[in-house]
Amino acid sequence: MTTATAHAPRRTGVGILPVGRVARAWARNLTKEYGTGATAVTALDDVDVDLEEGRLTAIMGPSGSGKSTLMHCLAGLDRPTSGTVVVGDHDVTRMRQRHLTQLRRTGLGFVFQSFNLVPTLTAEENITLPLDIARERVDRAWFDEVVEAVGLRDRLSHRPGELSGGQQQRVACARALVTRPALVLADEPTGNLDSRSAGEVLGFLRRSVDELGQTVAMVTHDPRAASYAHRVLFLADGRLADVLENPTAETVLERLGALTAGTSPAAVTA
Ligand SMILES: Nc1ncnc2c1ncn2[C@@H]1O[C@H](COP(=O)(O)OP(=O)(O)OP(=O)(O)O)[C@@H](O)[C@H]1O
Repeated sequence: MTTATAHAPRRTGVGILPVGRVARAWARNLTKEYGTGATAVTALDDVDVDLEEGRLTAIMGPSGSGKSTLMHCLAGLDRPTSGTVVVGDHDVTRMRQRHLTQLRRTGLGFVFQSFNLVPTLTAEENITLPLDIARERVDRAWFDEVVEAVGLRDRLSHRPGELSGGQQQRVACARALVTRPALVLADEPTGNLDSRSAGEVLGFLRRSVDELGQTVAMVTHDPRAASYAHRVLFLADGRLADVLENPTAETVLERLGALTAGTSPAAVTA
């Protein structure tokens, strides 16, 4: 089976990985316009990005810069106006609805700000829910590995109401990983958490990459959260404005400051 990068046109844009590094998901010439005529909004404007395999990528940028739109296009929840999105071996932009639904069930994992757990199910039942819906068998060895990494072994029989916010979000992370998806998409995963719980969740997301080999993309406004990533993509006005490797909270803050002051490198599309 060919890998995603084998299809991707190799260009030199700032969001595109150098030769030798493999993308698990990628977008090329991604443009999304909402509305028409005088009220039209270009939410994404010719964006090229690679999400590196087995790495945690943070996506940052000012409000309205296109972060959610990029996540929605990657998940096939939004159809781009033009351009291509590939996740694993699937061309999301050309998939039929039925296959997209299937991909979202088992090929993608989602973590949201608001946890989105089913209150009547135990932690274990919430974690295995994507497999139950897809009528797939639970791989007990993988389940155990994920539960161990997320530190929830002694909480599996608890319902969400009996868990702290941080524990609930760790259940949501385990649920996102249980199908071994090609890509985990996390949208402000620590937005509702105190800093200690946020640290636990981010530590787990990073471990899921380093120890379990997952590929994770995370939208965040928080430079400290972004510092857990291997690579940060900065969007501004719907364009990919900058990329930072091996970020620290300080270097992320600097780049964000430069972006809002309009002194960042010019938006790069190729
Ligand atoms: N369904 C929609 N209809 C019209 N315009 C939209 C729609 N969704 C997003 N937009 C516009 O597209 C642009 C990008 O929005 P998007 O939500 O992707 O930004 P964001 O970076 O995620 O913002 P935030 O950090 O505030 O969540 C904004 O100008 C927004 O108003």
